Amino acid sequence: MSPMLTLPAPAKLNLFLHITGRRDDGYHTLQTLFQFLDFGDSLSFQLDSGTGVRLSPDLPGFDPAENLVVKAANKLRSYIGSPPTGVTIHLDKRIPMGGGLGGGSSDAATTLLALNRLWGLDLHTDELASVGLELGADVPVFVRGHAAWAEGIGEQITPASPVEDWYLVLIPPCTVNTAQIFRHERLTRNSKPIRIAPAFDGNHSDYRNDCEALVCELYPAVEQALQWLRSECGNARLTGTGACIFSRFPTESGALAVLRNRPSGIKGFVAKGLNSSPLHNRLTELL
Ligand SMILES: C[C@](O)(CO)[C@H](O)COP(=O)(O)OP(=O)(O)OC[C@H]1O[C@@H](n2ccc(N)nc2=O)[C@H](O)[C@@H]1O
Ligand SMILES: Nc1ncnc2c1ncn2[C@@H]1O[C@H](COP(=O)(O)OP(=O)(O)OP(=O)(O)O)[C@@H](O)[C@H]1O
Repeated sequence: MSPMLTLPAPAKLNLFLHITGRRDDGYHTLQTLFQFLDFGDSLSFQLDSGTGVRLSPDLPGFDPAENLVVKAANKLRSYIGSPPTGVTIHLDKRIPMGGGLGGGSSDAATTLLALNRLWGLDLHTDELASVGLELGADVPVFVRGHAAWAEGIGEQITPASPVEDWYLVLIPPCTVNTAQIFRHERLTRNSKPIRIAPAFDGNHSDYRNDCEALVCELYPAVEQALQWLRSECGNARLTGTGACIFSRFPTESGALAVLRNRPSGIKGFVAKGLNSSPLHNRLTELL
């Protein structure tokens, strides 16, 4: 048996998200600032003598073939032509699905980097990012592993260093379908492009999430949670297309105090913002 490699797949926040247009292929141009969280999934990889990709456990109500972990492994197998071995993958899922925290995209990126290492492929990060982009707009930022400004459809990435504050993340009891939000006629798509400033961290009322108004209209649970969080601490924002919302704090204890006070029926957690991905830190330690 080959040794098992266990790696993190961190969640992300969109500290803001402006939608600046829509391309002919339906994808939207946007400007966003990504930061990782010290909270996420964990994946274990073990090479085996077979040829296929096996994933456990099954996610309830979800077709395993549609899991981005399996899709990422298969995409890499076809990219390199002849996979050297089979692989068995265990996914410890903690990031809520459909929450705007990028869990599926992060799982896919961790899979690409793990198999690049285990199969001894030595593919460059640029190559892995372009393989990842075919799986989802958010995958490249997880492959590159640094907090970043993203433009284009999310694939044009510039490293950024926002303040590594603490975040309270609330998980309203609903899941939001990203494609439904992007295709909705009432989504606003006309934010004026802003200039990237290296020191900027999105912590300003001029910056917002353009999906927020529509998501609140379609998902009252998100609107209620946002209203509550704003009444408690002023700042609160949607991440991605939701459903999760977050608020930033200079200290962990400040965030935990608000978490303890949350309305019943809403889950949540407190995590630190990270500009360097724990996945990349772990891979460097293992070198
Ligand atoms: C909103 C963000 O979460 C911001 O981080 C991402 O841009 C969404 O990334 P994602 O979940 O990886 O999304 P994808 O799986 O690539 O796309 C899901 C669906 O969202 C729409 N979509 C996504 C990204 C984008 N820039 N424009 C779009 O219109 C497309 O209809 C697509 O079919
Ligand atoms: N391993 C996985 N973990 C989570 N979702 C997955 C996974 N594999 C496939 N998916 C599918 O991908 C969709 C998007 O997953 P992901 O967690 O990346 O997005 P999200 O949390 O909605 O964030 P965003 O709004 O930023 O796209 C899920 O709703 C689910 O249908």
